[in-house]
Amino acid sequence: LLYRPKKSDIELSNEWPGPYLLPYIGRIHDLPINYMWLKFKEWSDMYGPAYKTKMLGATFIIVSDEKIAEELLVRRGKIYSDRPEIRSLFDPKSTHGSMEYLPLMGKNKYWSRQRRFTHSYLTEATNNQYYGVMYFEVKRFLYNLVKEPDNFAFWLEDMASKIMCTLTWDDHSFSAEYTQSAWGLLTQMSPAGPITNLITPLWDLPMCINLWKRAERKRHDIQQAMWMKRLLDTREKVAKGEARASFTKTYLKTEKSTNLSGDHEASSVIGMMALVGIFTVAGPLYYFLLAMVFHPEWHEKVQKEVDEQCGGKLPTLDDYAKLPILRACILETLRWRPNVPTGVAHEVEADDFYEGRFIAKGTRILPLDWAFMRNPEKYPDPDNYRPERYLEPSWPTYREPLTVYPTIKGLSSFGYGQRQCLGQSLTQDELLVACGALCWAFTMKKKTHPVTGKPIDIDTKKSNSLLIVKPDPFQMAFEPRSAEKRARIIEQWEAAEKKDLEARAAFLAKARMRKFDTVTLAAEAEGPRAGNETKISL
Ligand code: HEM
Repeated sequence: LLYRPKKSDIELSNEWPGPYLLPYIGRIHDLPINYMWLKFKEWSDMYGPAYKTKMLGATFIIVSDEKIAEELLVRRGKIYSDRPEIRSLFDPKSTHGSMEYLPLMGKNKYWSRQRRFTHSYLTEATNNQYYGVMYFEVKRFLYNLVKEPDNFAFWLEDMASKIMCTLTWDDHSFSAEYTQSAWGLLTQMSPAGPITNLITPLWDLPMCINLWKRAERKRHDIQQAMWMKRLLDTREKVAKGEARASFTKTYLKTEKSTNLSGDHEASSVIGMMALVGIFTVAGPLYYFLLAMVFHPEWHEKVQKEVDEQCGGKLPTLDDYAKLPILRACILETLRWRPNVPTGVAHEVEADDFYEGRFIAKGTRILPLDWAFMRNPEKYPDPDNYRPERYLEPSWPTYREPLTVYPTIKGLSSFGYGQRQCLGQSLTQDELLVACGALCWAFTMKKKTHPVTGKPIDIDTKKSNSLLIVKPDPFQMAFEPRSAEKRARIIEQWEAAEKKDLEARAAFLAKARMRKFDTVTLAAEAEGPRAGNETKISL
């Protein structure tokens, strides 16, 4: 913590603007739990691009100007990269060595080694195009949409979950359960989750009357047991030579040379890697569906681009450079309906000053993504879906070459500095493959009411208010673009599934053969023993 505020800054010291604050409770009484980001934005329109507010003793600086966020969270990152304590989790910052939730950890040694670990595993996966897992799961997704379109929300989340479960454990059979587990943690850590995150003193009630703590103990223990079981099962498979490639297998093969402290930490960091990749990607996918339904002109443009550029096939990551319209529509989806609209808070580790205003150690800096995305100078006509802002030189966000831009990487939604999101490439790649495939396969539109014959309306502004948001349940239609397309969706999934099953069976047979050979060779080397025939159990 060598950072020192400039003397001139200290001398200029004056008060922060912000809403009137009541003693202790600050401004909790009129901050709505739902759509909290809208209230924060309303205040930023009144009090300016950086203002102070308080909630039950915690001080917040709400930042709605990207330049200020960069100055504090990037350039002064050395003292602005800690995390606030989330009340309704046990040791969320890992101050006491729990080592469980990387994104929530304080700036300590566990965070530092787990961040490096996660970064290296995700980069390796990106460099290997996720070992084909995304292509495989996207084919299943399209197939499920043909067979059971009304259940699209489940299929969408399940695709995101299956991709992460396969990458992590080479086992997608428990993807639905894992989605639930991710939802449990997301709810628990969100201000709109348990009341103990807002009325924090309730968390300290004695255990015998503390329903919240007891519920969290149960949730926590189930999740931990699940992570541990995955690790132990994979270890057993590795020992038998029966584990195919996965993050967990890679870890187990190298565990002696890592600086993780053992099974508890390893199973947690690996489990979290899988968990954070579900709702973060599912959110923008939902909103992409809505964007296409409400903007058929862009839907058609993407369909045309995919048809022309991908030779009639499903888009792959190799097609990236040829698909600027698809990328513009994805990026604009993230801007139009940001899925972490409040942003993620950083906590300040030492007293500081910004433009003469004092920032005390322990202050939480909230980079309000909703406000960044509604900045009319950077994003003219901010409330509307306008992908052309990345494709036409007259817009401030236009950037060349179009083989590289638009890209979602570096978007303010991914946070700042030392805590910046580690899943940017994975998100970009999964959205490109999945959104491209959806446009290749379907015309997406509003559903028609079976009785009135009128289109069923959707309110795209309605969502939950958790830290990572998704739209409220809605109905829509997925119409295969032709009978031929429909047949291809079915064929390509059936072929992919057959190939996968065969590959798994062949791998297992080979593994067992290897084991057979090893045991036979060992037995032969020892020579026959009287009364003891070599028994090999397969
Ligand atoms: C649209 C998709 C996503 C968005 C908007 C998003 C957003 C964020 C944000 C705002 C943060 C906190 C940054 C900060 O504190 O400044 C974060 C952290 C993180 N994200 Fe993402 N994320 C997304 C997808 C993913 C995916 C797919 C993964 C991995 C599979 C991932 C892994 C992480 C990790 C590990 C951290 C913790 C970094 C740390 O605390 O050092 N994210 N993300």
